[in-house]
Amino acid sequence: MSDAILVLDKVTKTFGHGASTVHAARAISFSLHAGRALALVGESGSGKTTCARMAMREHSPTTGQILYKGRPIEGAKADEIARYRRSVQMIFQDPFASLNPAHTIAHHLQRPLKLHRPDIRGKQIEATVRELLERVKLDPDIVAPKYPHELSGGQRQRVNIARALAAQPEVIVADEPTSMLDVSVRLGVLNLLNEMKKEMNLGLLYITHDIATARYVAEDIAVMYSGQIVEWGNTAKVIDNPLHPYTRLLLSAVPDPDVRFDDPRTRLQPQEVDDIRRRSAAPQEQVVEHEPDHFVRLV
Ligand SMILES: Nc1ncnc2c1ncn2[C@@H]1O[C@H](COP(=O)(O)OP(=O)(O)OP(=O)(O)O)[C@@H](O)[C@H]1O
Repeated sequence: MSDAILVLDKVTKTFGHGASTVHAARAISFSLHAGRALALVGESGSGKTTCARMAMREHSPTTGQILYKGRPIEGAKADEIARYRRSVQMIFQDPFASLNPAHTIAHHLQRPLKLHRPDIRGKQIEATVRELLERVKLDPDIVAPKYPHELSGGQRQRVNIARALAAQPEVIVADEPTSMLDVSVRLGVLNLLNEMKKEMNLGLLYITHDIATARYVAEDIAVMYSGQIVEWGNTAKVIDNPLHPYTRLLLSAVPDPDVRFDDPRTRLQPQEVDDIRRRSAAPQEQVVEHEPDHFVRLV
C-alpha cells in the first residue's frame, strides 16, 4: 500500500467537562491512502462527524495527533497548513444548504479556482469550469449558467463534488454524501466518487450510517460506536464475517439502515440490542487480529 496521505493517530476528542463530558472520539487511529477509500460507519452520534471535523482541522484533537504525509499538522508552518487545507476537501451531506442560491453554478466553481489555482486565469478558468462539470458528468452548457434551485439534488451533489475537485485535493472527506438524495440517484453519486478515487488517485473518507453502501466505494471499513472503532479491516471481510456484536447489529438493519434496531423487522429482542449497546460502549483496550486485514475489539 502507498504511504498514507493523512493519518489520525490515537486521536481523542472530548466535549464538555466533569459529569457532562462527552467522549466523541476515543483513541481513533486510521489512515487514508491515494486511490483508496475508507468507510467510517456507525449510527448517528457514534462520532463519525467528529472524526471528519478533526481531519478537516475544524476541531483540534484533545489528545493524539494528525499527520499529513508523515508530519504532525499541529504546530506546522502556515504554508504547510495552507497546503493541507487545499489538499483535504469536504463534501457535505446537504447539497441544498452548501450552495449559495444567489450565484450560478459557474460562479461556485470559479471561486475555488481563483482561491486555490493561481496558475490559471482568464479564459482558462472558464475552460476548467467546463472540465470540472464534465468530470462529474454534467453538461457544462446546460448546468454552468443555472442557479442551484434549478438543479435536482443529485445534480447539486455532483456540483459539490466538482467544487471539491477544483482545489486539486489529495483527500476527499464525504460526510453522508447521499443520505439526503432520492434513493434512485444515490448509487450514481457513489459510483462517481468511486471513479474519482481511481482516476484521480484520491484518498477518500466515506462517512455513512449505511454499512451496505460501503461495498460500493471503500476497500477498507471502520465500524464506530460510542466514539471508538470496534471493528475494522477489509470491507468485504468485515461485512461477510462480522465479528463484533455491534457490527452484526448494524448489518441486521440491512437492507434498510433507516429501520431502527428495535423495529420488529430486525427480529432482534430489545433486551439483546440494549445489551450489545451497553457492552460495545465500554472502553475496550484489547484488539484481536483475526486476519492480517481484519481486526476486532474484544467486548
Ligand atoms: N460541538 C459539540 N459539543 C458537544 N457535544 C458534541 C459536539 N459535537 C458532537 N458532540 C457529541 O459527540 C458525539 C458524537 O457526535 P458526532 O456528530 O461525531 O456523531 P456522528 O456519528 O457523526 O452522528 P451524526 O451522523 O448524527 O452526525 C455525540 O454524542 C454528540 O452529541
